[in-house]
Amino acid sequence: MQCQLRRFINDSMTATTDLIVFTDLDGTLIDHDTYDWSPAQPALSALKGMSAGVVLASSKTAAEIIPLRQTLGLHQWPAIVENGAGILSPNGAETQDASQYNELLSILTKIPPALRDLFRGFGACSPEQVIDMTGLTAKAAQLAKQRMFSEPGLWLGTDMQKAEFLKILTAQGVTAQQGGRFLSLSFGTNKVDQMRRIIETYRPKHTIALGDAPNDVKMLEHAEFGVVIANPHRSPLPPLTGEEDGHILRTKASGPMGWNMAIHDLLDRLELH
Ligand SMILES: O=C(O)[C@@H](COP(=O)(O)O)O[C@H]1O[C@H](CO)[C@@H](O)[C@H](O)[C@H]1O
Repeated sequence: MQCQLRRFINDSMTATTDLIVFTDLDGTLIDHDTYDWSPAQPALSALKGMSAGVVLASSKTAAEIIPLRQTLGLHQWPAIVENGAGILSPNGAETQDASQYNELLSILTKIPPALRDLFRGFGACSPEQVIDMTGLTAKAAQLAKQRMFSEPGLWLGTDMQKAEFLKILTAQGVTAQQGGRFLSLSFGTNKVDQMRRIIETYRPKHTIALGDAPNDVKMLEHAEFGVVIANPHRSPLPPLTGEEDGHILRTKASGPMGWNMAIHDLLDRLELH
């Protein structure tokens, strides 16, 4: 991890930018159901034209984000993986160490089966089951299973049973975060931890963050402008800190369409067009 961080800092020494956009993926830059991002292309091109940074920040794995970052032409920027547990350096495709993931799975095996069986995690699922739960292609599901730090899964029990499950996990240093679809277990990391580190390194004049789910909230609150992207598949996020002072915006359109409109709106406001 140390070596990875040093490499990230060295690689980013040369890049300077007035604006960095931190963006969640599923339900935000990428459509919740179809995983299509093309409606956001005009705004992505506008950001590229002004050399703004775009940092992908997701609960997705490094294996998933590396090809996506390349396809989007964003490989010159770092990316935040597995809810902030890992970071990909600019242009990097680091092999990350899976020891934290293995430890997490081992903690899960020690939970009483009556509770443990109510959590359907990716690790215990066949590739076919992951495809069913996510709607990903077979290839994409295989990349989503290559986890190093965190375990997403569906909670199948009641809220009370979930509280009991999480209490046992908390005692072992494991925390849970809700993404657009899944409850993700990890050793306490959040996207905002890596966001702070990236801001310290690049020192942009402006920052924008976009997201749709509870695992994005801290990142949205930390940005100069946080954009809550509408997601009709889930209940809206409650009022965020700073919402009353206008630094949090909410889109009407969902996914990449909302993303596109919000970025154009903010580039106008910041007079960065
Ligand atoms: O946690 C979730 O609900 C989703 C979406 O995460 P983000 O909104 O991109 O942080 O991430 C999980 O499911 C995805 C497929 O729907 C997988 O691609 C991810 O690996 C997994 O973490």
